Amino acid sequence: MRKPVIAGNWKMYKTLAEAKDFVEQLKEKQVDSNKIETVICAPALFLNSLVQVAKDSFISIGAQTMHEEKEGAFTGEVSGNQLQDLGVQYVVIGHSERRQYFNETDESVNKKVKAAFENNLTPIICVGETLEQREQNETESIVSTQVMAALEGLSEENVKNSIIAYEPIWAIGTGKTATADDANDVCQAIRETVLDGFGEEVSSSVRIQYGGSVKPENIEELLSKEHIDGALVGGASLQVDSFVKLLEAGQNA
Ligand SMILES: O=C(CO)COP(=O)(O)O
Repeated sequence: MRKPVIAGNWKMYKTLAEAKDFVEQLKEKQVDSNKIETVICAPALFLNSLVQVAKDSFISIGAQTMHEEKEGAFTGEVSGNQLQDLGVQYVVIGHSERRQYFNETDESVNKKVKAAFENNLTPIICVGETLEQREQNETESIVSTQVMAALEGLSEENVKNSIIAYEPIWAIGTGKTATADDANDVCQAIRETVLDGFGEEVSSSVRIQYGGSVKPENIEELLSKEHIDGALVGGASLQVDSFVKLLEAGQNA
């Protein structure tokens, strides 16, 4: 049985005071960490404070990206070593916005995933197709290629402990969601890709999230599908009320 994981990706939203207030409020809610894993991926600036606020609660803190090197002359970057040192536990890698605006490639994603594991961080590896690619019926081949590239050279144990987020680019922040069946089909294709590369035990353990306009109204149906083990959520993770509704749906899935 795979435990669902709901991760909020706050992107470049909130001030520090708002971020702390959110986590203070969230931690008072009744959420059973045996049934659901809860992650907040916040701007790097807030991570130190949020780790403190979330201490001894069901909430884990994640970063939204990291550099693959441990240290060095990389102005403006943050390393996995630095994240681990703060008590950060997860890191989003290869989000489509990073691929689109910050030149991340399948190759750099692979390096970052390896660096994440070297620093005891759980990577949330993002893959997904553009609308054009979907219209050309290329979704499964694009996504499988991204998955294999991201996982290349990883041990079975590390692949098992990875989280893969399927986020169709056309569904991000647009209000358009893939139908639950379509999302499930692509998540199944991802699991089959992992099966081919790493075998049955790994593929049945790895968790695969859906992301792209997830909200309280559609989460239950998405999570009812066999291959969808959680959600990576932008807009609906910014308000405590809507985020809690997602967690409740996850607990009951
Ligand atoms: O990019 C996303 C999460 O990483 C999805 O964002 P939205 O939930 O706002 O569509």
